[in-house]
Amino acid sequence: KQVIQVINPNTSLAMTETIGAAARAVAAGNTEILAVCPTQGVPSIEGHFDEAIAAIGVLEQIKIGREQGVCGHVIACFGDPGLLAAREMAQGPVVGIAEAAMHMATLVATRFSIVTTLPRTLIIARHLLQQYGFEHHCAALHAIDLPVLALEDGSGLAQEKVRQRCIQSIREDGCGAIVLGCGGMADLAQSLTRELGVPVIDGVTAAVKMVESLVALGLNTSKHGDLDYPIRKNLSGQFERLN
Ligand SMILES: NC(=O)NC1=NC(=O)NC1=O
Repeated sequence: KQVIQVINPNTSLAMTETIGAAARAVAAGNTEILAVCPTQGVPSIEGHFDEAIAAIGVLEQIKIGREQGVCGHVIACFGDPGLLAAREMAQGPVVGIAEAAMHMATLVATRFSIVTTLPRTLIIARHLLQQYGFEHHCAALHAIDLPVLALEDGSGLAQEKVRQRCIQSIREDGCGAIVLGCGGMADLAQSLTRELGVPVIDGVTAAVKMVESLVALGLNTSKHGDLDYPIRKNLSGQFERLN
């Protein structure tokens, strides 16, 4: 069996469960999913400050996963926090859920819209579109204006807001697909795709399949150049465990 480590960068166990279940639902027979989250950090990631904090937890989990011999890693937050730093630390492939969902969307539609949580996180998605080269593929970005953890409150309100936003987006944006902009939405993609008749793509499941593909092709993170292992230094204080 090969093990893929799926990291929820926030510290919410409920969301880690949601993410792990979605990953397991699509994992290949020979793939085991190890769903983890940082032991300390931020309960939800809703801005630049949260992302900076979460990135340290991501790096700690990458180190642990590597020591446990996982074949690859998924960063299961739509900001892909710590992605390039994680790639320096990792031997296996590291795929963020935003880049995974965006790549998949471009393979099934010429333009996609993004539906995410709080309006203030829209700029993070915009930055990623630029960084990954998908600006011209994105028709529109929308936020349901609910906090990330509203997806885990059991009321179903956030899920219904996502559904309504997807319907409106398909009607108005001229997009052929929708990208769900939060790890906590991972369990909505398949039912929304069926109901709306349009590809609604979740990054957790997309990233799991992309890591499986990279591993099957023998493609580990390149250690030639800027993603080589970090320069060895004496990390101090709370960062000692990253040595
Ligand atoms: N745009 C987002 O909702 N990003 C996220 N914050 C989290 O805590 N998990 C996400 O996927």
